Amino acid sequence: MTFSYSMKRGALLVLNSGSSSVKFTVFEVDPGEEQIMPLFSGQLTGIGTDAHLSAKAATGERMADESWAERDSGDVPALLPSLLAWVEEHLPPDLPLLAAGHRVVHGGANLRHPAMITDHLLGELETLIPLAPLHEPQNLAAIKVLADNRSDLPQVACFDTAFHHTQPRTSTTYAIPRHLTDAGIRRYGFHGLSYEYIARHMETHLPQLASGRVVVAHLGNGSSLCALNRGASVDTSMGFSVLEGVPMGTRPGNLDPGILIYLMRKFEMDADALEHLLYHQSGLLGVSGVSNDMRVLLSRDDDNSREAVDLFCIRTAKEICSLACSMGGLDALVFTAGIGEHSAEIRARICGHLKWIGVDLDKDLNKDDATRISTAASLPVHVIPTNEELMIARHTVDLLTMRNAA
Ligand SMILES: Nc1ncnc2c1ncn2[C@@H]1O[C@H](COP(=O)(O)OP(=O)(O)O)[C@@H](O)[C@H]1O
Ligand SMILES: CC(=O)OP(=O)(O)O
Ligand SMILES: [Mg+2]
Repeated sequence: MTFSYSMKRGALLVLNSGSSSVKFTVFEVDPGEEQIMPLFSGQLTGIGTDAHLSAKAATGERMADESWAERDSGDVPALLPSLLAWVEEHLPPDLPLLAAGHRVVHGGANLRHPAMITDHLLGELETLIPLAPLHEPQNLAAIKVLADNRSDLPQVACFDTAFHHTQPRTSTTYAIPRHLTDAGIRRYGFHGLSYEYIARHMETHLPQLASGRVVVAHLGNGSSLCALNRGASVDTSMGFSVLEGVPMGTRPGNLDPGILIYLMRKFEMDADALEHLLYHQSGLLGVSGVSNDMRVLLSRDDDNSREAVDLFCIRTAKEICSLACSMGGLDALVFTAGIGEHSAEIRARICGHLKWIGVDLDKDLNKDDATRISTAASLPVHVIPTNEELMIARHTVDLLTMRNAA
């Protein structure tokens, strides 16, 4: 995969590939004008069961809401060529596809910045698959399909781990023998593109927050929290893998590691069985026995669903306090991602556990589309919608234009 490249006005495809879904956004980019504008976005969901494409223009107009079940032979690589063709069919005629940017969940210990995809880089990323078995194979599969179908297209990998490389060793080190730490068993942290977007957003729009100590709660299907001191990551709740931290849709968050030894001995669970339990059967789904979707759990009044939500809220509140400790205090709290942006009730319940540190939500402000949701006397609490795709687009353009200038 080699290319010679000159960045001009055109379209940029950003892909965020998960195990059963591929989210995408297409941007118009004009490096000369320093302009990156979303054109349309969408997602392929239900891959492997009942694939479905939905997409809408940046103006809000629906572009697709259709079953792709007949094209679905079970995985991301089988569907991506069709998605690429669909994207190209829907580009304005004067905007050719120029490049692709990808969210790659794990960049390991060495990849501290976005990087051009090369065969060498792909080889390095393949060694990280065991560290992120839920995400990394799908991220790499998407890159390979694009390389096979459009070898002329430059591709950039943006890593969820990269933003956390500013952390001190006390945040990244587990209390295990040093030779294991040296072998890469350390805390990496994830959702870095989301935290980076929030940090940049605060710099521009909320400079007072940006210069302080902020905990950002990225609460989605995968959830983590990050301690941002003057815009740099100093600690985060996810560690070696995307399993550590708070309970998530189907992942448990922190567990006593003794449980794993017990499960292996008592229930003869092997690595595959443990992986399935921890990535797919735990978290909100495991506790409720009903769903991994917070909306579903909030609409029910059975004891197990209630307990799943209670556990999510108290564990998230405890994590906020723990991250505040890593910064020696807290100046503001920010909620983002699916649950953080859209569930006023979960925000209220998490903040209800934080009254003793001076958090006081304003009921009238804590609504959908809210920005600051706390009372004037409270420690400031904000909702900032994240935009990982825009962060990837900015990195991709930066990298391609820098390369071009070199
Ligand atoms: N209005 C809402 N109330 C409660 N939870 C919501 C709401 N809207 C979305 N969610 C939650 O957000 C999750 C998706 O968040 P998102 O950040 O898009 O996740 P991911 O990127 O990990 O797929 C859903 O699984 C659902 O639990
Ligand atoms: C890192 C991670 O958990 O990602 P996602 O929220 O997309 O599952
Ligand atoms: Mg996400």
